[in-house]
Amino acid sequence: MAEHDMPAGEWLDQHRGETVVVKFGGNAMVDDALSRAFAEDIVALQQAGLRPIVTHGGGPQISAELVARGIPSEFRGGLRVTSPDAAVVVRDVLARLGTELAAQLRAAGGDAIALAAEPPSQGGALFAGRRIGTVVNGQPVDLGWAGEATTVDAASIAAVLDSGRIPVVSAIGIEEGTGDLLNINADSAAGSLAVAVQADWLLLLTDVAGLYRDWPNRDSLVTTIDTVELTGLLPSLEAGMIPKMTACLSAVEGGVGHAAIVDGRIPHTLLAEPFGTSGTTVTRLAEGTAP
Ligand SMILES: Nc1ncnc2c1ncn2[C@@H]1O[C@H](COP(=O)(O)OP(=O)(O)O)[C@@H](O)[C@H]1O
Ligand SMILES: CC(=O)N[C@@H](CCC(=O)OP(=O)(O)O)C(=O)O
Repeated sequence: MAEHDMPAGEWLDQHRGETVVVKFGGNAMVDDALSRAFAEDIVALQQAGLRPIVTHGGGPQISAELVARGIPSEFRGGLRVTSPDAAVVVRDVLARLGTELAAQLRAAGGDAIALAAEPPSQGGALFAGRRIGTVVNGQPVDLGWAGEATTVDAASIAAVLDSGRIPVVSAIGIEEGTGDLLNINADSAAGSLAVAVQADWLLLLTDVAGLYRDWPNRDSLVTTIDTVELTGLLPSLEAGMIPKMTACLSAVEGGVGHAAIVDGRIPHTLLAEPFGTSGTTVTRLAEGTAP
């Protein structure tokens, strides 16, 4: 039987024990009903025997707080140019959102725990990383204290999973060498985390139906794309889709079973089987297959 023809429940049953990294985007998080449905779905996945790890963003909430505190910031190439003052705001807003999300998961019946920059068990950072720049229109751009993860404390996350709890991970990092706060894009952090735990699935929930090849042409939605084609398409992508698709690409190349962008505006989208049905799935090109 094809995977999509299976009766509801049977598909999930066949995927018991699999680790699913789910990233909840800041844009989808602003809707209470969607947040509640998201929490219910995560708990349902755990009850079905899967191992969900929740990561979250908070871009709109961070922007609002920066404006309120009069701290300037802008996005370049989909990433926030981050001053040390802005990084403190990023840490505080993400910590608040992670705590709220964990509370929402507990209200839905799950035993969730929010993990912030420094898990007390380790006295260290969940994400250690380095600062990165980007290139916009051929010009190098300094992003300040925006960065990427170089190491992820997968052991702390696995310990939470093994204890039957749901880890809720905020994407704040610590810069290697200096110990400075590092603002890691949440999609990028989710991808690094998925590789570190060798997840079976990386699901990035967002506020759009998936990747559009020719954005904003609504007829250009992509349902599946392989890593070779995606590598070719990446330089033409804009804004938030750049870190999202880069994360999917490096996850699949790094050994994650499946990566998908999922339409987080659809209530209970996470229970649509197989995962990724309502969005764009990135597939690994089989070895020896011509592009
Ligand atoms: N090619 C594209 N396909 C889909 N969305 C795109 C594309 N290019 C830019 N976007 C924009 O990216 C947004 C999603 O990224 P982002 O705002 O960072 O979301 P999130 O908060 O979920 O991480 C979409 O709402 C859309 O406006
Ligand atoms: C470097 C960088 O851009 N960091 C992001 C972190 C939050 C995030 O990624 O949130 P979303 O998933 O809601 O976009 C930021 O400062 O907005």
